Amino acid sequence: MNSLIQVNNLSKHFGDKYALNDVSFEVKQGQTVALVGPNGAGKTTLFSILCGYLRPSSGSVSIMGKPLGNPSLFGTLSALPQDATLDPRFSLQKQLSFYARLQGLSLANATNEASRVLELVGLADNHHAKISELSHGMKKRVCIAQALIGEPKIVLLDEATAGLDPLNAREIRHVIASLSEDITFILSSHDLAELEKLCDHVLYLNQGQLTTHDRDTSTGSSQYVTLTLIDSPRNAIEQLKQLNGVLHVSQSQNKEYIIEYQANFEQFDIHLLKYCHKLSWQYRQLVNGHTLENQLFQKD
Ligand SMILES: Nc1ncnc2c1ncn2[C@@H]1O[C@H](COP(=O)(O)OP(=O)(O)OP(=O)(O)O)[C@@H](O)[C@H]1O
Repeated sequence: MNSLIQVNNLSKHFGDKYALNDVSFEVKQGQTVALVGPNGAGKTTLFSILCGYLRPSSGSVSIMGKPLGNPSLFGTLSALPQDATLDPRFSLQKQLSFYARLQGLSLANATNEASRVLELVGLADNHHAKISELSHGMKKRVCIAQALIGEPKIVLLDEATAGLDPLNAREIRHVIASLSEDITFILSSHDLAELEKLCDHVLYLNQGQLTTHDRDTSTGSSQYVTLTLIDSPRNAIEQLKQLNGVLHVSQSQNKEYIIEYQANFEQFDIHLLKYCHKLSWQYRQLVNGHTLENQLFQKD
């Protein structure tokens, strides 16, 4: 996989406060990356540096092998800030063609580009609607459409589904997933379940410092599944340990179990679900590997 973003020893301080402290990571083409961290961790600062809104105090960032600010990177990376707003007086088409023209497109090309990105986010039928007539979820989709203008290679989305109802959030996830073969997304969100569905690589920032995780948690001889049950059966851990192929079981939360099993065990998930059925246990969820929440917060 080609390297798209290379960040080396990046720091940013405001006075004596370090928002980012010696952060290094790489993003490869085709990855969908989650940027996670508590409030004040430095996520917006990192996005702002990647976009060129802020200059780093020290360290380096290169995008597709070029340093930040290199003219050849124009149009390569786009970002949807958390608090992005649209002009309520404009139609979708007019607003988006305006942004496309700001990227240097001719009037005709800008009009076509606005139609293209509206189609991508499922709003082609609404192109004459005014922004003020849209629901919150539709506005969010227009903002994502805006970030797609000019076919950027990398798109940073800050809290793309915050405040949306589950159906609208699902539609936005669908849009992101459907585009992620061609575009490398970096998604910042507090919704770990959402990132779990979309991302294969996690950047976890805490007080300006970074740890990275790959979502593939196999360790060679063993693999993991996380089983969430509807009830809490008595002696669940002991019973799970008796299942053929199981190496270790721990309880991560009430009703949630992390099961380590032999990597060469074929279709272990089906084997496990049959076992649950035999014991009359109802399951809520089965996730291959650790859940993202456990990867980030489980000290085990
Ligand atoms: N312009 C600024 N001047 C001074 N301090 C700042 C500035 N911007 C950010 N900070 C500080 O840097 C730290 C990181 O802030 P940042 O906004 O990057 O965090 P965040 O992870 O995006 O938080 P949230 O999840 O709440 O949006 C915070 O302590 C913040 O107060």
